[in-house]
Order: sequence, then structure tokens, then C-alpha cells
Amino acid sequence: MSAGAVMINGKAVAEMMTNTIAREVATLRAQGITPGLAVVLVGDDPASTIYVRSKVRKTEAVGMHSVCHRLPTDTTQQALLALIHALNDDRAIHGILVQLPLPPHIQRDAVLDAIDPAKDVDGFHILNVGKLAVGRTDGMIPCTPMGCMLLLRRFLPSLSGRHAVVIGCSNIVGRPMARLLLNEGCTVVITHLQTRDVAAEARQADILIVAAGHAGLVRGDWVKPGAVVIDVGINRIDGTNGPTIVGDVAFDEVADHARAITPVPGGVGPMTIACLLQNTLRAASMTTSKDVTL
Ligand SMILES: Nc1nc2c(c(=O)[nH]1)N[C@@H](CN(C=O)c1ccc(C(=O)N[C@@H](CCC(=O)O)C(=O)O)cc1)CN2
Repeated sequence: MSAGAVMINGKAVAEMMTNTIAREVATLRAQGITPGLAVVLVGDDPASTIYVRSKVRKTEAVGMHSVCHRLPTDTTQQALLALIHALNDDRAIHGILVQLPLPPHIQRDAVLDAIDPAKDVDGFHILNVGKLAVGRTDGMIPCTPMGCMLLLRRFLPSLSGRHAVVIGCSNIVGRPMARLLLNEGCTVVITHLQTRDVAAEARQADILIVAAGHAGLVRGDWVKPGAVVIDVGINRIDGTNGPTIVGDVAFDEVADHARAITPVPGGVGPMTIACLLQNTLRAASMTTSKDVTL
């Protein structure tokens, strides 16, 4: 890593956030409200199973009420929708999360749009997507892009006027990430599979967000000296010492050019779950204020 490059330690930031959240949960509980999160997993995808277990463990660790519904792969869309409607009506549940990806026979958008937008702690409901798209701040923000923004803000006090390039245009990361950066005053370019020269676009970036799902895609010569690089990729590969997790960025090469970089693991990933807890706390707090106004 070059002498000036800083490693942005998402794991440490996520731990600090989680400690703060635990204190705020204790305050809410003292007022008689225990924030509740329901996680729904359909099927037995190994990575999803690990993420869901981690979400449940961390939800409980901060003192929230945690419910996990593990459904078989052949669960019908109708049965899944019935569960969501029941969770929407459950006053002990403030946040609902359906782990993605869903099996192919289930229409993802129909399921996500069935979640009460006020309980949509993933920020994937079309109403929350729309709020973010028009720059409104009263919607739920998807957890991974929110985690990236929190890491960026710690490192760059103002994002206004920066040139940001987002590699990847998924609904979970790339698109909401681009909108958050735009809302903070960045000039934003999104690249995708049809982009003619992704490397040339990346070289313009003051802020480079990489969420392509392609191990080691971004090489050292793709990065402008002094850029801040956020690696969202999580790729499982077989290394010489067994299976290992790497990002979308060739870390050692890029660290020679960048001013700051997130590692994988230990960068954006832990922030995703911390932001999920933050959104659940926010959802529970909003219910409270609604109750007070009524
Ligand atoms: N409903 C959702 N589904 C999915 C989301 C999401 O935000 N909502 N994001 C991803 C998976 N994901 C959370 O669900 C997630 C991915 C990675 C991590 C993480 O902490 N990664 C670690 C490495 C973990 C490992 O060893 O595998 C790291 O980067 O340090 C947390 C959450 C897709 N689905």
C-alpha cells in the first residue's frame, strides 16, 4: 500500500455504530418499546443462510426483538405474501426483511412491494426507491449504499462537487448508491455491462464505488492517484490456502494509487448489517412518534 493510503476499517465503524444503537434500544425499551425485526429466508442458499444468521445474532445482541422465518425453497409466492401481510399487521414487528435472492419462481418485486413501506428496513419497496430517486430524505435507505455513504462521510467531510463513478447498476447497490451520491452534490457516472470503456470512466473518479460482482475487476491503473475506493464486492474463490473471500478490487495494486480504500472482508459488509439495525431502530422510533401524535 502506498505511504498515504488509508485503509477504511468498516468493521470498526460498524462496531461503534452497533454500540450506539444498543444504547438507543435500551432507552426505547425503558419507554416500553422493544424494536422488532423479522427476517424471512426462502430456501437454503449457503451465503444467505450465513447472512441471516448474522443478522439474527446482531439484532439480539443490541437488545431488539428478533424473529426469523426460514421457509422451504418450494414455498409459493402466495404463502410468502400471506406471511408478509401477517408481519405488516404485527405490532411487535417494526422492520421486515426478505433475504435476497429469492427462488426463481417467486416474483421479487411483488414480494418487496407487499411490505409495509414504514417497515421496509431494506429500502427496496418502490415507494422508498421513489423517495430516494427524487431526493426526499423521509424514506428508508438501502443498507449497503447507506453503509458506503457513512464510510465516505467519515473520510471526506464534503462530497459536494466530487466526481463519483459507480461500477454496477443493481437495485440493491449501484442504483441507490448513485442516487445517494447525487443527493450529496456529486457528479455521478454509473457504468454497467454495456459501458464501452469502464476503465476510462473509473480513471476520472475522485470516488470510485465498485459493485460489479467480479473478483479483482478493478486494477491499479484504473484508479486516479488520490481517489477514494469503496469495494462492495464479495466473491468466494478457491485460493492456495482453501476458499477465501475477495472483493471486486485488486487490493494491493489499487492501494498503491488510492488515497483510501475499503478491504474485503472487513469493509462495507459489516456496515450493511449495522445499517439494517439503524433502519430498524428508526422504524421503531417512527412508530413511537406516530403513536404519540395520535
Ligand atoms: N434483503 C437483502 N438481501 C441481500 C442484501 C441486503 O442488504 N438485503 N445484501 C446482500 C447480502 N448481505 C446482507 O444481506 C450481506 C453481505 C455481506 C456481509 C458481510 O458482512 N460480509 C463480510 C464477509 C462475510 C463472509 O465471510 O461471507 C465482509 O465483507 O466483511 C453482510 C451482509 C445480498 N442480499
